[in-house]
Amino acid sequence: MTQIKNKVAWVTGASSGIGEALAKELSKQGAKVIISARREEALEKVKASCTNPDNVAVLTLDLMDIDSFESKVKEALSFFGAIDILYNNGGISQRSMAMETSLEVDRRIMEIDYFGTIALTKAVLPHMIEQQSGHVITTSSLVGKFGSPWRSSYAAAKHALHGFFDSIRTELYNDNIKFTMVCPGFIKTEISVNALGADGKPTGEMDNAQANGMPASTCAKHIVSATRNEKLEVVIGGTEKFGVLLKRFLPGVFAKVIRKRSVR
Ligand SMILES: NC(=O)c1ccc[n+]([C@@H]2O[C@H](COP(=O)([O-])OP(=O)(O)OC[C@H]3O[C@@H](n4cnc5c(N)ncnc54)[C@H](O)[C@@H]3O)[C@@H](O)[C@H]2O)c1
Repeated sequence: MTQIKNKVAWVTGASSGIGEALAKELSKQGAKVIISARREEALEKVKASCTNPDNVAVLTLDLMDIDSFESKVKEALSFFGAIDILYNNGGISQRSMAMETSLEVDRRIMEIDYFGTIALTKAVLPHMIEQQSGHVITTSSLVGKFGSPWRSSYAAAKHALHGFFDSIRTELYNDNIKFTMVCPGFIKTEISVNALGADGKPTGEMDNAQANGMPASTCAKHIVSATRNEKLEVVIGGTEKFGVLLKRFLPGVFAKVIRKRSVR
């Protein structure tokens, strides 16, 4: 079991949505929390709303700025002297048809969701290997398990994360490093509002599926529980999560269902 109390947890994408809820839940459960995203002001608000703000440190981080990661890790270590748990949660979604989306937008999604995530992990892992313990939890998505309309590059980036983390888990088993993949369905956050359209700009639209999705605070509780129980993978959401089983056991039926999906 991974203990949460008194552990140092670093959460990316902590300025809103699932990451914000995770920071609050971890603080409530007694962790020391480092919260990262690009906007300092938003992070300060999250810190102030945590159970124990004195044990929350703000560290701005842009997942596109891979060159900054080495110094960001040093800064993260300076707050509480360790990084026990890394929550790779920051990310951006997509709402555009593949054929209308420029390669530049495809690459940007891949840079943030895939390369940013694995580069930060690689920057943190030497410290975890040295302390011979650590836990890396990565927020993938249901579309890390199957493709869906309007999300081709997002689904590709999330699928790629599974390949990377399933592989590195085998390599670092003897160093006592755990890896958990989190696959949420529809969670009530601003993800669709911030999602990139074909022109590379945020859509600014709240999808119905998101608006009626699981509260981020409930999702955060599931993620912390999966951390504690060292799950390899956890699927979180409403009925949409059964898509994973349908794809696995009845792939032909799944293919028919998913292509008729009308909601963005
Ligand atoms: N909400 C859902 O339905 C849902 C479903 C599946 C997966 N997810 C995943 O959950 C994670 C959190 O998303 P959310 O739903 O809370 O949405 P959100 O838009 O509220 O949060 C995304 C977070 O990532 C940060 N971020 C985006 N680009 C960044 C960059 N370049 N550098 C640093 N930080 C950056 C944002 O600032 C924000 O803090 C994402 O990885 C997303 O793909 C969300």
